[in-house]
Amino acid sequence: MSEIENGHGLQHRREAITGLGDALRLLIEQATATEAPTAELLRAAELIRQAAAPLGERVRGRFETAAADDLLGGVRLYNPVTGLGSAFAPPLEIHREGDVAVGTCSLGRAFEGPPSFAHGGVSAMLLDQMLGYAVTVSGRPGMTVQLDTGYRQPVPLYTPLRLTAQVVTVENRVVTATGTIATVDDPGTILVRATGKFVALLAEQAQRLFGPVTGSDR
Ligand SMILES: CCCCCCCCCCCC(=O)SCCNC(=O)CCNC(=O)[C@H](O)C(C)(C)COP(=O)(O)OP(=O)(O)OC[C@H]1O[C@@H](n2cnc3c(N)ncnc32)[C@H](O)[C@@H]1OP(=O)(O)O
Repeated sequence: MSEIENGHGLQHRREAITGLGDALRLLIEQATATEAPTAELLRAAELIRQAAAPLGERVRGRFETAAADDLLGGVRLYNPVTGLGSAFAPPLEIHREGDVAVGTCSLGRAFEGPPSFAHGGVSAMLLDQMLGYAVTVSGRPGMTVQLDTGYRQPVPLYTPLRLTAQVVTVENRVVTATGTIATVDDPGTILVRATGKFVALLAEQAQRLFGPVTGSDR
């Protein structure tokens, strides 16, 4: 029996994954912001390699989902935007307020583009996730086929951000959603706006793209 086949084991593993994610995010932040002596950088690199080695002893393949994930239940611990186990994720926390999805996060040094501000691609990534969430919870999940972002003002690092998203139109298989990024302190000043189109997959498309993951091709 695997170590997470009972509910307690699963919860314990998810907490451990979150703890590892927290540690990795701290590492990335410190490693990006550091001005420590060069000898410390060399020492840290060796320690990190030592820590990584046992994690690499048992890994999943490209088409295998993480044992602690629940794909259909929406639990994706390594999602690069929201995943609590992801080293890259800010992580963005998203909840619903009526028909609007509301997200909060703060971006550290690793997300820097222009000095002291977020990289434009990071803003687009956050908004893709926000729009995708709004589209999914509206009951018509799909994949992004188009994402247009308008950058009005730079997004500051180390500042609590407030993101929003909502579905605006549904035409056949195409769902259009819009979203924004602002700061928590000044939610009325929109820094970035996005409009995205999402397409619901045909059964044949879902099978072609995700059959190897869901096992429906076996
Ligand atoms: C709580 C849990 C939260 C969970 C929250 C989860 C959030 C996840 C957020 C991340 C989402 C992503 O990043 S997804 C990853 C990035 N996206 C992708 O990799 C998608 C790559 N694209 C594709 O594989 C393909 O385009 C497909 C399979 C999606 C669609 O195939 P297709 O051949 O292009 O489209 P087809 O079926 O012919 O057409 C379907 C309809 O879409 C329209 N259409 C197709 N492309 C476009 C386009 N660029 N712009 C406008 N419209 C388009 C067509 O006109 C048609 O309209 P009509 O004639 O029907 O009117």
